[in-house]
Amino acid sequence: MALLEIENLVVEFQTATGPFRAVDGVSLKVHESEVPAIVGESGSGKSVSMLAAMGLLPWTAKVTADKLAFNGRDLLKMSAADRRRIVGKDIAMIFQEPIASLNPCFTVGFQIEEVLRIHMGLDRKARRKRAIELFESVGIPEPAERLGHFPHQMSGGQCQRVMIAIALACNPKLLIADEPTTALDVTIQKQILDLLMRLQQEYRMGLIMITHNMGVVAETADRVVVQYKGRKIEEADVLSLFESPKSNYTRALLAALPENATGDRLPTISELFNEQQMLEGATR
Ligand SMILES: Nc1ncnc2c1ncn2[C@@H]1O[C@H](COP(=O)(O)OP(=O)(O)OP(=O)(O)O)[C@@H](O)[C@H]1O
Repeated sequence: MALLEIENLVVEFQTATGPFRAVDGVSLKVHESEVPAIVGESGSGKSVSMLAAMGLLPWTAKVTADKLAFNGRDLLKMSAADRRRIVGKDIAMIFQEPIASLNPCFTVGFQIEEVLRIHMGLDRKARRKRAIELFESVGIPEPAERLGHFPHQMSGGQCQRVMIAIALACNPKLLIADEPTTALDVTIQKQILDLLMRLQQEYRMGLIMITHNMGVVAETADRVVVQYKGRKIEEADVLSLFESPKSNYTRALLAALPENATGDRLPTISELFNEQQMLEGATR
């Protein structure tokens, strides 16, 4: 059975100028231990589709789907309380801006222990012990001391490690990483990606990598879903996608990689194909 099953997901926002369709018929299946990547340029609906699956969109979003299930359980039909039991425990998410994702008013220790209290029901002593173990497993030095620090006392890379530790606190079956390295400097990016991949194998988690960076895709994912303007236009295993992309849009994304540069400057996606041509070869 698939961990996450999404069929024909549509998300529409009510805006001042009328409804805006941010996700238009996206389908995705993720099994245990799989690492699919969702790629596409900014605004292609990558984050919104995953936030919809988590039930984390604001009330202005209208979410419909033929199927939206986790471990065979229908997420759309279950009560909000049941869904909260799954989200944050069996499905966890980490975001692009680690410092902004943490609450500046509480120590990082308090924030990880809250998750352990609410979802795992651990007492104070057990919470502290588990928090130290989790900080150790994500490579935070002097973990016991670090628990007393506030987010602003830590670097961006360390805050992302804290976010990862919080996400792992309840042994999730599925982790959604939304551009987890974009806000970090290059040397730290590689460390965080290596950490995520090590933990994915250790915990045998499904890991959805949301990214616009094809380099991150090549290093982490086994399968790729390409999104353009809210639509899935191609899905393939990583090698096939890099070797023989089907849609013009995927070709344009790959042509924009620095290592594929042939002239003095890289082409922009819209220079290569117009909007109609972009969808040629697209499969849904
Ligand atoms: N609350 C909202 N109200 C209205 N429109 C929204 C809302 N949230 C997102 N959108 C719009 O939905 C579209 C998809 O956004 P989304 O954040 O999923 O893109 P993305 O592919 O993840 O891009 P990025 O890589 O920049 O995060 C965008 O046009 C965005 O402006």
